Amino acid sequence: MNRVVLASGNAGKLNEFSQLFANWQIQVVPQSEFQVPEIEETGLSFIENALIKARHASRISGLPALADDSGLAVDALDGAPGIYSARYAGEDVSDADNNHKLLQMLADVPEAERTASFHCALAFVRRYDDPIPLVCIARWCGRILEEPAGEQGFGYDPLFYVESEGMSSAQLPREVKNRISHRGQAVQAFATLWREQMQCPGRE
Ligand SMILES: O=c1nc[nH]c2c1ncn2[C@H]1C[C@H](O)[C@@H](COP(=O)(O)OP(=O)(O)OP(=O)(O)O)O1
Ligand SMILES: [Mg+2]
Repeated sequence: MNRVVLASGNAGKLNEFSQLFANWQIQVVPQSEFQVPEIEETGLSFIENALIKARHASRISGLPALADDSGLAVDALDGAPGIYSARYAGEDVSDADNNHKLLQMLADVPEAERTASFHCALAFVRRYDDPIPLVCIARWCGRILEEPAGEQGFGYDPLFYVESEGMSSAQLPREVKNRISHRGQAVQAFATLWREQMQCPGRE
């Protein structure tokens, strides 16, 4: 089976991707299996950072690579923490630290103004210098709760209220989150591009 390296060190993402790619004809292998070290995310957008991570993992592993750059954009904070979501409370902080900072920043913001969205950029490269990467983006709208709820998922999930389901992202069964989330939607878009690519003669 064709192997693709998954350019992420985030256990929560890896967990979701293992379910999202379960029925694919490719084997998605975490970058840790190739000793790919973390690379600095110097881009100005989710797309740029996803490409940086995918190219880096492909260069080190010698395999095609898929990367996810994602984060939470809060309207009342002009889109923060955005691409800086993982380092919102500082370098090498926990999800709990970031959630705590987010609640502090929104302390005086009423419910109706706590709208936010998760964004996900997926980038796939066949080689580190692939000039025709596949890139998909998706968005998931919600609202920031006043206190955490739920135990599932990772990151900001306990603070992200999903109107359509009437609960936080951390209270959703995994398969429901994977069907409707920013990451789930980006993988669905990627599946369409992938199928189209498969129909072009000469492309793997
Ligand atoms: O479904 C999600 N549910 C909750 N939180 C989420 C989600 N998706 C992204 N997030 C948050 C986590 C982290 O604070 C940031 C991603 O940052 P991002 O740089 O893409 O990932 P990361 O540094 O954790 O791992 P890596 O770069 O190795 O993939 O957004
Ligand atoms: Mg990161």
